[in-house]
Amino acid sequence: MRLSRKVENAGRPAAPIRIVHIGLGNFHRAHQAFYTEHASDADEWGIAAFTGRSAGAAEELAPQDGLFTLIVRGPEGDAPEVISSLSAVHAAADHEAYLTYLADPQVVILTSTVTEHGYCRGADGNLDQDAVADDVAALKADPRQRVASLPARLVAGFLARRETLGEGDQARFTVLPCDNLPSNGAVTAALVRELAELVDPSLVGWIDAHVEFATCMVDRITPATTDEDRASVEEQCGWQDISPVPTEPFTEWVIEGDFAAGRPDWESAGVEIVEDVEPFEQRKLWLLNGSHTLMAYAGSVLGHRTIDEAIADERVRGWVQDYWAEASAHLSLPADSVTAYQLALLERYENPRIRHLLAQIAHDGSAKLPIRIIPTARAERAAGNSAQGCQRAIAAWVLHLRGVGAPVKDPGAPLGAANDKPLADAVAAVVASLDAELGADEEFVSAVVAAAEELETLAG
Ligand SMILES: NC(=O)c1ccc[n+]([C@@H]2O[C@H](COP(=O)([O-])OP(=O)(O)OC[C@H]3O[C@@H](n4cnc5c(N)ncnc54)[C@H](O)[C@@H]3O)[C@@H](O)[C@H]2O)c1
Ligand SMILES: O=P(O)(O)OC[C@@H](O)[C@@H](O)[C@H](O)[C@H](O)CO
Repeated sequence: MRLSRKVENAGRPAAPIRIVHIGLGNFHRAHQAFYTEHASDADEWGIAAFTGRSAGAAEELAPQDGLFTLIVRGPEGDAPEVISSLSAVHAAADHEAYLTYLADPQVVILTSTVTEHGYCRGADGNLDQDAVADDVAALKADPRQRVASLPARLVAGFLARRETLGEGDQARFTVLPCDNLPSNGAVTAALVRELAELVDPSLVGWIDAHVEFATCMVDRITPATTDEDRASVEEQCGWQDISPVPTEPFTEWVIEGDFAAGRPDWESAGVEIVEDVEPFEQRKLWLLNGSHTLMAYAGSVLGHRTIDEAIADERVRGWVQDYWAEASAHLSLPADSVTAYQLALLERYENPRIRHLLAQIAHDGSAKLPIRIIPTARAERAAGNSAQGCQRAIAAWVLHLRGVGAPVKDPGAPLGAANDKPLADAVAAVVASLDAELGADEEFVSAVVAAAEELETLAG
């Protein structure tokens, strides 16, 4: 029997749609959909979730009425639960449905998980205008034409909302990006304003008056689904679910935002609403995501395939700890809380039942290193330190770009800089492409070359 709302004791009736989500991947379902499911007012807050690009996830979930099994996977065993908060699922191509939701005064929040690349931010931090050129042309020709990028989908939605709801409180709306990007709200706001300026400058003032861009730190390690996960749901729950989501027991969501148009009672599900999210964001991005990035490249050079395998290797664990010592020195949180966070991370990484593939984490390094590793490298150099932990992460990335370890899946990868030249020259070119100041720091570059040479001798 296939999981659906008709299966007895599996899920609640669909709640009215008041949230739209873009990027129907595993993380959204383990995190924002989970918190909305557990909010005290869950019956009032349904989500209409759209895929980021291809229709796959919507096609899998539609026959299940949006229901899926979240497999909360602790070291000792699984705790499966049905999540019912997706009231509707749509392919990205269902753009008319998206515009209809955005023009509905009951719909007041849009969340997104489209990866770091999905925001179309160029290396200079501004909108990558080449990446959105087709979308801009389409919106200028017809504001209801289908567009692909997240910033353009937001602008299209706001044009539709303004057209239907005009000015005033009924048009108020909150965007809450949930990707691993520092200051994700402010960054998205700037990109959307830039795109609106290109399409219809009069929309910028409307956005400023009606749309809030909240910022948040999100955390829950959520790997991709495997056939074993599907089989284990059938065995443990008795229903067929072709799209279950495995995740870890730990979960955290810290949000900075006013939500003038309303939001679910997420605090009742464990969400923290704070005045300033930045310290939480830096702690998570630098310690968790930074060490993930280090392990994805350096661990796979040694022949490891998953985080739990990598962290069990004393060499990798030592590299992670070197890197943590550097990153932690630049966090503003109390030292004992940072130490406790590191210990908790080690336990999470050691969970042998979360098979988090290094190859998955290795995707899109060109968008990740600049926000996960480079801030610490720069701060350490400014403090007169060597930044050895960061050097190792960068060195391992250069090897990855040269075909060692996990395969490259990264449209922004500086493959030209990294290849067809001796290792030392490749390191210099890649470091310069990451950060001009570090690229001009000869001592730093020589140390990265030495780290890359050492790692190369260890390649498994
Ligand atoms: N998986 C995790 O452990 C985790 C934890 C915290 C945060 N996140 C954030 O969530 C994001 C997605 O992770 P996931 O596990 O859901 O991955 P996933 O592969 O399951 O889903 C990725 C989603 O992003 C969409 N997407 C990818 N590139 C896009 C683009 N250029 N434009 C529009 N949509 C695009 C895809 O269509 C899909 O819906 C991560 O990149 C990260 O920023 C993930
Ligand atoms: O999801 P990405 O690709 O941004 O990064 C890979 C991992 O570092 C990330 O997914 C972590 O598991 C996650 O951020 C934990 O909350």
